[in-house]
Amino acid sequence: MTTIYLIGFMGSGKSSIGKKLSEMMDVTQADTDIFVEEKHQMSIADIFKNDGESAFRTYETEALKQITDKIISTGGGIVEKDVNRSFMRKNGFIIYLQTSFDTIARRLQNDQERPLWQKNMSDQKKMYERRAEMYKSCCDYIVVTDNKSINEIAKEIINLLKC
Ligand SMILES: Nc1ncnc2c1ncn2[C@@H]1O[C@H](COP(=O)(O)OP(=O)(O)OP(=O)(O)O)[C@@H](O)[C@H]1O
Ligand SMILES: O=C(O)C1=C[C@@H](O)[C@@H](O)[C@H](O)C1
Ligand SMILES: [Mg+2]
Repeated sequence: MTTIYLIGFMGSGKSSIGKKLSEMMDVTQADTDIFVEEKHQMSIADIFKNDGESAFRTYETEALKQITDKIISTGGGIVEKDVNRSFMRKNGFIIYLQTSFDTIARRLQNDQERPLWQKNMSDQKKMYERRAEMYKSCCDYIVVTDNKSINEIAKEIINLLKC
């Protein structure tokens, strides 16, 4: 089985759906965010505070190269670097979990863990729109997640992979 990369904005469900797919398909799954946190022994919020976003992006690229699992839940900003987009295109099948801004805002309304979500709504929206183009431009397939459960989305992906 080819490696599956899940990409999409913060809160689109990459981590949740990655875990669900791993259970349903009985294959291994990893999360670049968890890999970075474990390797650097710090939460993402602390990495942003202590080392800065640019260092975090370097750690994230290293994670992408080192992970060997079959399903990879990426961080929402993985597409910010050309080198990450090319790496994923070369090494696997990329699924973009596309979620409307309103749904994201609802899902993350009480979030305290994502440093880049702790901004004002207008900055969040601008980042959402800029990144939407990046996700679209590098993915192999788009799965819309609004109004679908994690279970339904995982099933949809499994059916897609059978084709
Ligand atoms: N389809 C869904 N329906 C309802 N809630 C969802 C759905 N997908 C994700 N969520 C919820 O949204 C929140 C964020 O999900 P998750 O952590 O999987 O997103 P993510 O894409 O991995 O975000 P990040 O890029 O920040 O890592 C969680 O509380 C999760 O339970
Ligand atoms: O969208 C982003 O840039 C981020 C998303 C999260 O997955 C984490 O990788 C981190 O909070 C940054
Ligand atoms: Mg995640």
